[in-house]
Amino acid sequence: MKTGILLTNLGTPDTPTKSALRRYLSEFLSDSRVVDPPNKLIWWLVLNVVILNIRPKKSAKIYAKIWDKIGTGSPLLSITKLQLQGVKKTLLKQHENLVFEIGMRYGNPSISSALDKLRAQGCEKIIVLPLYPQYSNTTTLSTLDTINQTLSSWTQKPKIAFIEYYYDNDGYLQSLANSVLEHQTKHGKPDKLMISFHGIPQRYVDNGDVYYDHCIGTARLLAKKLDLDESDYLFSFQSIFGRELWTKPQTKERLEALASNGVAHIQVICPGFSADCLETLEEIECENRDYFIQAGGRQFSYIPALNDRNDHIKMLIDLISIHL
Ligand SMILES: C=CC1=C(C)c2cc3[nH]c(cc4nc(cc5[nH]c(cc1n2)c(C)c5CCC(=O)O)C(CCC(=O)O)=C4C)c(C)c3C=C
Ligand SMILES: [Fe+2]
Ligand SMILES: [Fe+2]
Repeated sequence: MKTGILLTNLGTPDTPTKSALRRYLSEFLSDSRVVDPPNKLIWWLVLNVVILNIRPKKSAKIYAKIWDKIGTGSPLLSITKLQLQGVKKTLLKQHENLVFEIGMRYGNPSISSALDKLRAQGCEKIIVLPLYPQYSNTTTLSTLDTINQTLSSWTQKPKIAFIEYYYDNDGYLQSLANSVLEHQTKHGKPDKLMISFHGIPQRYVDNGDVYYDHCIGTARLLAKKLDLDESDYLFSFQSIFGRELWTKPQTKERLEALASNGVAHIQVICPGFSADCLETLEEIECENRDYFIQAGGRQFSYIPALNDRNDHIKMLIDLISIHL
């Protein structure tokens, strides 16, 4: 019997161009787990008449800045490939009959194409690891939706093991702590460590999305591992989209307030991103650095995502192995 290992992530445009961004954003922003509008018809009009005529050009320019920065093409896809290679190299030494694929929720390679490849290789069981440490309906559940949608047309269903989250996993927290300490041996200790997560609309949290609790859980557990006092670190949300109220506090506002209050040296870590991507390499390393420095801050550095660090690959293997 063959078992498939499927690593999934959010996905990325095929190229940093207006037309590719239009396709990617159209798929992304039509997902009702991501944008759950009070009025679907109005949202369809806003998306198709306004957003998809403005944002693709703007986003393409920002993607172009980070394209080829890590490997070739989109950093998110390049890093996910490295993560798969790392997991595959070790697991193939320990187990026979394993096959491996990557599936992206939006764009390519799609989750359904990855599942089809696993089926073609004769997998009777598939272990799905969405590379989102913190569970959210907008990301994790949306991934599960796509898997169920694909399987609904299959006549023979494989057994599915779906790893929902690992925000409190000790190996994950230890890898984050190791990455902070390694960064600090090179760049020194900051006045404050900022722990920043991608935001979601506050309404989703009010309606029961556990994402906020998972983020604060990771932040507190990481602070504990690093032996930090409450005053040594901050917790915030970045990547706000649209006009609705999103989870607070906002990374940008916190950085500006800190700089105005005389905090000179900041380090930022984004534990919700298992791989560096647009939201870390551009939004944090460029945009938010500028907000901090322009508000009077002196030293700003971004602590890279866990990417294909050995300790990260090992903890991913441990997570998968529970289901083997
Ligand atoms: C519109 C609402 C959005 C929600 C809700 C949302 C949640 C969410 N996203 C991530 C991870 C990533 N998001 C990325 C890019 C990105 N996110 C949104 C919007 C929402 N995200 C947009 C429109 C974009 C595209 C870029 C842009 O035009 O601004 C990425 C980067 C992908 C890449 O190719 O590098 C990641 C990763 C999480 C974890 C999350 C909720 C928990
Ligand atoms: Fe996002
Ligand atoms: Fe962003």
